[in-house]
Amino acid sequence: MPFPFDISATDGRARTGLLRTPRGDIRTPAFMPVGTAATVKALTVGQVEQTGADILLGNTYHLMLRPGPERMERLGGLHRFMRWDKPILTDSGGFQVMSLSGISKLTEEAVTFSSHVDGSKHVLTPERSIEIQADRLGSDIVMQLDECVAWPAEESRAREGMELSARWAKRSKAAFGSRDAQALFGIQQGSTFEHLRRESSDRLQDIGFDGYAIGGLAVGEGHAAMCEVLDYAPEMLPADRPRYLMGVGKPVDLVEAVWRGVDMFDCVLPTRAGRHGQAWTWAGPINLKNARFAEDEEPLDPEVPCPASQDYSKAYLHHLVRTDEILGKVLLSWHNIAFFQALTAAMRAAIAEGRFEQFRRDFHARHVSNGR
Ligand SMILES: CC1(C)O[C@H]2[C@@H](O1)[C@@]1(COC(C)(C)O1)O[C@@H]2CNc1nc2cc3nc(N)[nH]c(=O)c3cc2[nH]1
Repeated sequence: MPFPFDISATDGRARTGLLRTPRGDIRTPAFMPVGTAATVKALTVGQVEQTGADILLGNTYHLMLRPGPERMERLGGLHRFMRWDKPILTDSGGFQVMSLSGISKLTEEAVTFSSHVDGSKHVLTPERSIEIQADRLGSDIVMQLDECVAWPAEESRAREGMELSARWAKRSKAAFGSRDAQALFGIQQGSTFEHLRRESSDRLQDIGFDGYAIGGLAVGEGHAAMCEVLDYAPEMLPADRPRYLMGVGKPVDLVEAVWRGVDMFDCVLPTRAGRHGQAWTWAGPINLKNARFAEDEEPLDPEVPCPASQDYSKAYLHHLVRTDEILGKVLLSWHNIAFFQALTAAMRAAIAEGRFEQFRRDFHARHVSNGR
């Protein structure tokens, strides 16, 4: 029985709802902070919970290398290991292998690769990825193993990757079997070719999944090209199941994707950029390293409910960034995750009240064109 997904309101193509899981409800549109190696970098799970996040993302690739699947199981699984008792979605590993590990080989059977940590050899099959995610890590939402084709792709190459991913979707579903307390999502591929994405969506629906991800994007194609794909890709997927856009993105990416029917997101940007001094605010992105903040005693963003934005001045944050202090990384990561949660909460309210079009216009006027 798939997790109930109750859509409480729609506004144009945008939806807001609740994905109900045994470990807790996920309010959608939802942003999942990335907890790659069993930690959302620089934050405690208590701080992450304070931001309003309902679900975290973990990575099979990193966790299978360290601490390893069998050790993680002996330690009680990922939730217990990191003391996060709410839902966790895990990515299946293929994308990270291709983007992070040095040597890798892709065949019909598996992806084999050398660890970027110590060069040790590893094999990931659809079956092994499901076993790691569902049985060793104990993930609530499991992703199929797929192939994310690099952008730009020739149509023939995009077709190959889409068809392999569809065959691996079938193997992933067979390995997952039927489970009540966990969900399995399929991943749509097809690069920037509409007919390939249509074929991918049809093949995934024939197999049947609890949710559907849009893969193959946020791989360098840029905002405009991504939106062109999102003009058709989300609505090729079942309207009554969650739609998850993988690896996205900047605040404006989230607004434009929600406008086109996407429900779930994840991205390293809030924490990664936060560690480098970049903060997102309702008035646009700023970098605290900039000299203009050296004596700016105003808070970062009074509308974002978190200590970094409320209790400190921009001058202090500027100082912490300039001196590369750990506290600067903590406060800006905390602020950025809190901002992404405030953004998704504002979008949920706007959709529920039927004013998302106005919200989108105001956001562009205030956040995008301003771009301080
Ligand atoms: C390589 C690394 C760490 O992953 C992040 C980050 O850099 C970076 C570099 O530029 C930004 C955009 C900021 O994000 O791109 C990655 C985020 N984009 C993305 N994540 C994805 C994950 C995926 N997982 C699966 N299973 N299948 C996919 O098709 C897939 C596609 C994806 N696209």
